[in-house]
Amino acid sequence: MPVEEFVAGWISGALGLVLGHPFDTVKLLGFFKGMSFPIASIAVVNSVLFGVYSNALLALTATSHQERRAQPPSYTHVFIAGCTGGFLQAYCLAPFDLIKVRLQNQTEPRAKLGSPPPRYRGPVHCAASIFQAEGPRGLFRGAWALTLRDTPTMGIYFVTYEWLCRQSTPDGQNPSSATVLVAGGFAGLTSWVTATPLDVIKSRMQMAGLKQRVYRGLLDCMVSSARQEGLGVFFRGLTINSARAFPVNAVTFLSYEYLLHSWG
Ligand SMILES: C[N+](C)(C)CCCC[C@H](N)C(=O)O
Repeated sequence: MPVEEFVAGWISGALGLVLGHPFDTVKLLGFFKGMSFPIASIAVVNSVLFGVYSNALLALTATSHQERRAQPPSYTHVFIAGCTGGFLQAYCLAPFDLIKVRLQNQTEPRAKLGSPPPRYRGPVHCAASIFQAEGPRGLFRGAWALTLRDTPTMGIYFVTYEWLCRQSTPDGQNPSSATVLVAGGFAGLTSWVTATPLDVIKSRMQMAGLKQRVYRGLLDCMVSSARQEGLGVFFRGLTINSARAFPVNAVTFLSYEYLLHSWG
């Protein structure tokens, strides 16, 4: 099984993540909180995404990364491989994402005299507290919503990227850096725009039981959020998600392509 894609996915994801972190946190008011933790987790998550995507394409089309410029896979195959990568990465991402959301939501001002200490002292303490209180399943709170968010939208992510690259590149050639940047940026944008409604639901389910009410399930969370706050609730964070998505994914794809290219 080719492993370069896993390694390139890891490094490129980390680069994109550093760039996107301030955007990611501003929507939760806790600027720069929890930076070291996502850096560590992106190693697993982005390498699973890109590694599985590429190996799924290999299984579907019998072409390696190097051969795919000369023999481009169909968009159906790209979509299926993207969904497969999205599905598996969502499960790896679930515990990390839960911890990130819980930590970022701790926005109480620090060390005010007499104020109670924050509930979680850091990522490890957060994971341990959830594990102790709810067992291993507790770490996967919201995982189902995360899987629904990421499976189709990762398909859309890779289809958008491939389509834009092919539009502006002569047949059989590698796309230019400018093309990769723009295609990667738009891939992130379309993927995040379509993912936003389930992103809202996912975060609410991950916070359930702490600040917000407990939901009976995903559907209950959707219906009660819409009833109480109107349909606009599904577009919360759309602007910030889009502003973050473009630069993060432009850098992610550029470094991914660059690394794979330089390893031959
Ligand atoms: C599928 N979904 C839209 C959630 C993510 C798509 C892009 C993933 C990228 N690592 C990022 O953080 O932007």
